Parts: sequence; C-alpha cells; structure tokens
Amino acid sequence: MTTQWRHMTGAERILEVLLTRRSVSPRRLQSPGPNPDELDAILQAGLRAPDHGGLHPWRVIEFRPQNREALAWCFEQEKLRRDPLASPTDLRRAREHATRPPLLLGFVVSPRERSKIPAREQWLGAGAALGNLLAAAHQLGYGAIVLSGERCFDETLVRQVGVQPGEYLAGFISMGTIREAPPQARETLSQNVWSCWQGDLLPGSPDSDQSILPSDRVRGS
Ligand SMILES: Cc1cc2nc3c(=O)[nH]c(=O)nc-3n(C[C@H](O)[C@H](O)[C@H](O)COP(=O)(O)O)c2cc1C
Repeated sequence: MTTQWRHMTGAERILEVLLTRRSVSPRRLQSPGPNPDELDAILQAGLRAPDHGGLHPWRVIEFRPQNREALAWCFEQEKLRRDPLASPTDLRRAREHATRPPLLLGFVVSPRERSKIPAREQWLGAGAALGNLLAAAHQLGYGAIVLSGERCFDETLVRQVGVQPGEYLAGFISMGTIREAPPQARETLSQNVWSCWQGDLLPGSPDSDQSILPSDRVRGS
C-alpha cells in the first residue's frame, strides 16, 4: 500500500481504494469470483477508459468452468511444444494456470488496422482499459492479476482460444475472492515519474538547458 509509512493526505484518503490496489496471485484466490452482474460492471469500467476514436481496441474471452479442462490441455500441450522434456510437475503447473482461477478472462488487444488512430494510441487505450478492469475488480473487493507468460506468444495456443490474426493475446486475467492477502506493495515515489517542463526555449532565456529535478518538487505544493 502506498501509505503504510506515513499519514495519508486528504487526496490520498479519497483515492484510497485505487491506491491500495495490488495484484493477487491465483494461488491466493478462491471461489467465488465475480458474478455475471459484477463481471458486466467490471467490463463497463473497462469501456470507460480513455479511448481515442471510441474504437475499444480490446476484448475479453471468458473461460467458463466447464471448459477449463480443455484449456488446461491446451496449456499442457503448449508447455510440451516449448519443452518436450517438461516434468510432470511442470505440466501440472501449466494446467493449474487454466484450472485454478475462479474467474478467468483472456485479454485481447485488437488494434483496428485501417483506423486514423495511431496503433500506439490504440495500445495505450487497451492498456488503460486493462487497468480499469483490475481497479474495478479491486473496488468490488476481489483480487485480480494479469499474467502473460510464454503461452501468450504461442501461435497455436493463441488460435486455439479464439484470438484472430491481427489480434494479440496480452494476458490472462484471474479474479476471485482473496483467500490470503498479498504482500504489501513497496512505496514508489511519485517523483520517479514526475518532471516539470521549464518552458525556457524563448531566445535569451537564462539556463535554457537546465531542467528541474523531480526531487525539487515539494510534496503538496
Ligand atoms: C499485460 C501484462 C502481463 C503481465 N504478465 C506477467 C507475467 O507473466 N508474470 C508476472 O509475474 N507478472 C506479470 N505481469 C505483472 C503483474 O500482473 C503485476 O502487475 C505485477 O506483479 C506487479 O504487481 P502490482 O500490480 O501489485 O503492482 C503482467 C502485467 C501486465 C500488464
């Protein structure tokens, strides 16, 4: 959690749910996962992400319980393609990635090729949607995590789960009830991602090549 070492500011208190989101490993999840109404609300949160051109260049594939054994077989076969000498333990682990999560979604990025919207903005929009899905699950009280791994790059597996040419399987989202809390997140200072443009390009500006360091920022100013 971002706030374990110090008092929260007023803004942080308001954003507390968002600021306490953590990924929760499938090992720490148990049933039930989100119900159909909750899943629908989570997807609505994804659709509220910023999206240049309203293309929603992403979609999810739900893997329902009755199809998990088939998915586990696909995961096992993918592991064997990659490592023909995979041990029984390796294969069991591969299968568990399919069978363990209470709710399992494939997150697919579907950039529209003939769009005026640059591909990089479509990827950013898809990423923003992914962030919203995870934040929404957290806000509903569920644990969630996205995991890709080598299998998302395996052409055969990607086709087996219904990803079309021109689409990308970005990862698998697991969601469920938190059985065991994840370890606390290490605090990352906002200064690490912050800088302030000095706007000193006008001819004759002093120090036109010096930029302010993030550490110059005074908290709360
Ligand atoms: C598209 C995507 C794929 C990811 N794939 C993996 C993965 O295969 N293995 C992994 O350990 N973490 C993966 N991560 C990172 C975790 O989902 C998680 O964000 C990370 O462990 C940090 O935890 P936090 O979200 O609590 O900060 C992936 C993240 C994204 C966005």
